[in-house]
Amino acid sequence: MSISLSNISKSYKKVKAVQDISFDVNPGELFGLIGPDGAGKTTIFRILTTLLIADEGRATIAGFDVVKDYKAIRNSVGYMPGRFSLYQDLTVEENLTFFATIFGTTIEENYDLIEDIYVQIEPFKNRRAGKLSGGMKQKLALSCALIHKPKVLFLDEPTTGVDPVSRKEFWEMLKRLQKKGITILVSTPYMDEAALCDRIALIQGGEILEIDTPDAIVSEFPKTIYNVGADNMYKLIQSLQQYEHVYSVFPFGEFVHYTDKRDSFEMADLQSYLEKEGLADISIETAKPNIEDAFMELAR
Ligand SMILES: Nc1ncnc2c1ncn2[C@@H]1O[C@H](COP(=O)(O)OP(=O)(O)OP(=O)(O)O)[C@@H](O)[C@H]1O
Repeated sequence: MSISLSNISKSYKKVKAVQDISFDVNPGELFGLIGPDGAGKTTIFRILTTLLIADEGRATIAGFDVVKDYKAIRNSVGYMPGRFSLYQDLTVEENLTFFATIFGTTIEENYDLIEDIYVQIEPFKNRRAGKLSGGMKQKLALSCALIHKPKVLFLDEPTTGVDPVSRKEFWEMLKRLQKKGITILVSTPYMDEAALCDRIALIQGGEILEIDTPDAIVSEFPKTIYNVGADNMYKLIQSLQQYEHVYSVFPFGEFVHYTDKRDSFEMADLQSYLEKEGLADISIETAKPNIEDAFMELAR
């Protein structure tokens, strides 16, 4: 099933949450909405899941209009909201039974779709959802969003607040669901997860900066990136920002991603400048750009 948005805008009083957004998700695609907090991702999800009406524009799921045909859409989509999707006072099993019941189905009927995920939390089926770890809550919420066998899955920041191992497992699960023919729209503020999607839309301040495959977005990065390291990170960032030829400086793990304004950049020039600034253990080497670099460049 495909998803299509054309010229969607939505404001909350004076706040323009999304502005003139258009994109299509192909049937069976794993599509990512990538952007920082407040970019407008949740607003887009709420419009597509028929919980919020856009001020302008049109959106369809498998050809069904999100306003006119909301009933048809609600039966065929699964939605895992960022927060508060579970009933904290109900047990694991009660939550799942509840979601199955409201869609007129049973856990047994669609168990094959959730089995991979649910077996991991089944030993805790009598535990209240409020007492689960972040990773377990996430698995239960995903099971609840899948229990009526949706054709399209909407996942709003499913890995926020989840440990790295569970995050990795979660993305492996998404790939398996995709192989079963489910179209997936997922949002994340984590740029490393963007690379796992078929295509991504980079979004900021309610506007789309770019839509393409992760590889294409990275390959369009216009500059050479240097990984710069030194003994004092704080001082290194300050010094790089003050360098007369600086184009951009972003901290990246234990290094700083630096780009230079000049075409004829000499590492030795930068090295001697940083030495004069009193830094030691300086290292400068070229690095491959990643989605985060591309995002920062497009957001400039
Ligand atoms: N009910 C509301 N009333 C007023 N402003 C709102 C409301 N909901 C969202 N906003 C504002 O609209 C903008 C977009 O919010 P939205 O929740 O869609 O972004 P997001 O990318 O999902 O970010 P987050 O991860 O922080 O939820 C933000 O500036 C937010 O403060």
